[in-house]
Amino acid sequence: MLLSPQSYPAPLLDTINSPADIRSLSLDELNRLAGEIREIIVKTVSRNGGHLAPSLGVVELTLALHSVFDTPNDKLIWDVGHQSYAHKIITGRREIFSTLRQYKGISGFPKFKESEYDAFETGHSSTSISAALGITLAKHYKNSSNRAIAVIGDGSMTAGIAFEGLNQAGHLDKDLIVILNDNEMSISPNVGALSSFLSRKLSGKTMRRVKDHLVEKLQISDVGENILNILRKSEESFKSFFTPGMLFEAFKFDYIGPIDGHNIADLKETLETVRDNAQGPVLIHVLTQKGKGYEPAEKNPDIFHGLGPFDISSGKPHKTKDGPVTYTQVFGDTMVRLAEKDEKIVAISAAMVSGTGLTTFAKKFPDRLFDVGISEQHAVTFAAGLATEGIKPVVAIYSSFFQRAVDQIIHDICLPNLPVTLAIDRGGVVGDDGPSHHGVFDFSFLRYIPNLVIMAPKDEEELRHMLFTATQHNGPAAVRYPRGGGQNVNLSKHLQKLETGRGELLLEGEDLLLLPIGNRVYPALEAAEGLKKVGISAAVINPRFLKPLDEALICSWADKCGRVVTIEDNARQGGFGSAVLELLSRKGLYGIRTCNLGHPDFFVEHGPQKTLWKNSRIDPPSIIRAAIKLMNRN
Ligand SMILES: Cc1ncc(C[n+]2csc(CCOP(=O)(O)OP(=O)(O)O)c2C)c(N)n1
Ligand SMILES: CC(=O)[C@@H](O)[C@H](O)COP(=O)(O)O
Ligand SMILES: [Mg+2]
Repeated sequence: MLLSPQSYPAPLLDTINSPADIRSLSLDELNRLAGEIREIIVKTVSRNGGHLAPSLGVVELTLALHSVFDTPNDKLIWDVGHQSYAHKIITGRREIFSTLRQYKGISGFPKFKESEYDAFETGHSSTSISAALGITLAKHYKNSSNRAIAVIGDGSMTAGIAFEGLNQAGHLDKDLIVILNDNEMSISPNVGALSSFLSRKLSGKTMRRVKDHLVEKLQISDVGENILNILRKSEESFKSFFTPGMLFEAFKFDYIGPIDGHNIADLKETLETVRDNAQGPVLIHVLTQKGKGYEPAEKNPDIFHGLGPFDISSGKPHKTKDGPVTYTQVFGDTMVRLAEKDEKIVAISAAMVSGTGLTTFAKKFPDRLFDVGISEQHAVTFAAGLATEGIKPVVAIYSSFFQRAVDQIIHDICLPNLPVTLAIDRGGVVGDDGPSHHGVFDFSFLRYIPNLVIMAPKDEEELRHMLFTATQHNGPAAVRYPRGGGQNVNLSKHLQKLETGRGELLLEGEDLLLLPIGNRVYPALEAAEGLKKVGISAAVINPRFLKPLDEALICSWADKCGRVVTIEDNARQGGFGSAVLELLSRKGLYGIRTCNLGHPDFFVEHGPQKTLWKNSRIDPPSIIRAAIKLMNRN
């Protein structure tokens, strides 16, 4: 259902149908427009949830970019895309902005199908420079003078792929424009050497060491003597010698900045100068404030990075019914408990400490928590290195972001058979973030890797045992669990080591075997109840392990019942269902009728998880329907 557009009074914005309309506005009008846009963003996100602080931080930048450049002919690429709300509002989506992140409404990220102004689809970070470079090259071949502009945050700049893009861009020397939107924040405060370099916080000690070194080197030539004289003037002038510009100039970019990202006049002037004069790649360093213009978000940009509905006047989240504890929380609590008992356990996060539930762990064990920035590939190989020295790393990353690190999982962890635990959060559909963030491919891309043990808990209690089991396992092990609340089950006092490759029979039955995995186990039990009412007796097995499968248990019950329905919150292709089909075929159980339920072979859109489970026919009524159909098939 498409929500009806909701209008908020915005007299100036009402006159804007496309970016062409803002190009003739005065500075004063542009500033007023920024205020109206901010109000709409705050009101809409307060109702729908979304990425508030990132979008509030770039309102002026968005207006300046669309004023100066000839969009959509010039291509604007928003890295991650979570900050693109102002862009959406002024590129023809003001009327439907109220449907932001709603089922069948507009996406929270740039989408080709939504607008010709969305020049590249994003969601996962740090792709903008590579994409903009590709577009720049293509324009060059077509003899077009249009430009590509990548807008990338300081957090996203920490990923390797961003530097791979810079590296090639510097070499190709084409007219690429990169805007570095520096708010000193990733989701949490940005981390790593790059972030200190950007904010020029070179410590006094480092400064002195480098200075001494340079003084020694520079004394050997006349040119050096001149530079040395300048450096000698004061510590301050020495400091200014080391600007973030040096880094980008080493990549053969012209560096401009830093400039105030909330001053539209300065922004426009700089962008116009670059547009009209620059040759070769240019990086414009823009300083912005995350959450700008809405006090609660300015004060707590991490909380307002991405959030659910909230009350505008207090900034407090709307009260929801007390739900079950989330899998993420249970993971975080269990990590603390495991770390208390075993000092070899360390946790690794790729810029998602709070999202993965590791905040308490970070407070209790600051030396054993490594936030490596947005660098999933590095996170995995870093863990492999630790493991070679007897440390027990647990790498906690969302399923969809693990996609970045498949080679590292294969080559650096599984091939050498290293004891690293992969904590795969957000497995299955995640809801409102949509297709870029759904974790529906991990069973498929992990299952074929030798040595890797893969578990998926039916509830939050089983998650604890699986995590314990994984950290005890002498080889690589993955535990995959979903976004959101658990099953509200009691949590036992003791953690249990599960037998590798052993599933559990939850329900005996005669007609049909329901084989769900992970978060589909309880829906399958519910379906079994429903089937009972229509006279069908279904057995239910919780396999616990996707790899190794409990072959004996599955085969004996499949054989007994003669019919099997597999159910997973994963793509149907290559996942758990495929594993079961391969097993039955390998064991010569050719006569068994099967049906595999999972996500179909297209990208599942955004929407509430329940709706998406229903659409993909992995909810209890759909399982019942599939079972009845299988029963009636000859
Ligand atoms: C590959 C990948 N890893 C993690 C994320 C989760 N994520 C989304 S935004 C974000 C922080 C980005 O920081 P920055 O680029 O500085 O943008 P800001 O939110 O500060 O505007 C992170 C870690 C992601 N989208 N993609
Ligand atoms: C934009 C992005 O990638 C993250 O901010 C993501 O939206 C977080 O998702 P969760 O809400 O599931 O933590
Ligand atoms: Mg940032």
